[in-house]
Amino acid sequence: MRAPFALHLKGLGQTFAIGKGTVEALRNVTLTVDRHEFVAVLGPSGCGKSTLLRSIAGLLKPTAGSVEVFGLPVTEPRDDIGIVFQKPTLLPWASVEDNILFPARHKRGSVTRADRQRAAELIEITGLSGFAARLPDELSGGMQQRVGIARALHMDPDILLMDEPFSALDALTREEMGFELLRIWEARPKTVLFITHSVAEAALLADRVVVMSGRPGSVATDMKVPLARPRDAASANDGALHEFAGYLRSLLLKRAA
Ligand SMILES: Nc1ncnc2c1ncn2[C@@H]1O[C@H](COP(=O)(O)OP(=O)(O)OP(=O)(O)O)[C@@H](O)[C@H]1O
Repeated sequence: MRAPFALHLKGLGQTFAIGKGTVEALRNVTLTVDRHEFVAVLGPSGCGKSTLLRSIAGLLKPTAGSVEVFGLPVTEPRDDIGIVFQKPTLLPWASVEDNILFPARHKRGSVTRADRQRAAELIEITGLSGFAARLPDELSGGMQQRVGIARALHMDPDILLMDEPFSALDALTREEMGFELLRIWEARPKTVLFITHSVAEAALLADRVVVMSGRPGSVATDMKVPLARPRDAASANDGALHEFAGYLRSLLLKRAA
C-alpha cells in the first residue's frame, strides 16, 4: 500500500461570511504533497494563499472539501505542524530564548537541557547570537521574524508551513535564510509548504511550484523545478532555473492582466 501523502487537499473550499455577504477565498483546491517534499506557492495578492495555509494548519475549518495530513483529516492545530506566519506574533514579555522554547514548554510543561541546547543552536543559525535574553521590542522586524522561524523549527515538526517567512528581511539576509532553511531541511527532512511572492525564491528553494489563480484561489499550475540538489548560491545563476523563473513570471503576469 502506498504511504499516505503528507498533505492531501481534496476540493478544498473556504468562504468567509462578512456582514450580510460572503467572500469566497478558495474554490476546489486539490493538491497533494509528498512526505519531505518542498513545495512553493505563488499567486496574486488576495488569492487565498494565507487562507490555504491556515486551513492546512487546522486554524480554519473548510467550508467545502477536506484537508488530510498523513491520511487523517485535520480538525484542529497539531503538534507535528510548525507554522511561520507573515508576522511573527511573539510573546512581548518573553525573551528571545523563551519565545523559541514556548511550544516545548506549552506541550510538556517544562523544558529540558536538550531543548535549551537546540534553542541555542537555532539562535546561532538564525543570526541572533547575543540576543537570547532580549525582548521582542528590542529587536528589528527582521530579527523578530527570525525568532518566529527558530520557534517553528525548535519542535522539529514533520510539516512546516511558511507564509512569506522572509518578506521582512533585507535582500542579503533573505538569501542567507533561504539557504539556511535548505540546509536544515536537508539535515532534518520535513515537508515544507512555502508561500512567497518571489518567483526567484520559489524556484531556487522548492522541488515543485504551485501557481494559484486569482480569487477564488485554486491551483492553476503545478510544476517540478528543473534543478538538481543540493542547491547553493551558484544555483541562482543556473540557466534552466532562469528560464523556469521567467516562465513562472509570465504566468503570474498573465493572471494579473
Ligand atoms: N478571516 C477572514 N474573514 C473574512 N475574509 C477573509 C478572512 N481571511 C481572509 N479573507 C479574505 O480572503 C481573501 C484571501 O485572503 P488571503 O489573506 O488568504 O490572501 P493571500 O493570497 O494570502 O494575500 P496576500 O498575498 O496579499 O498576503 C481576501 O479577499 C481576504 O480579504
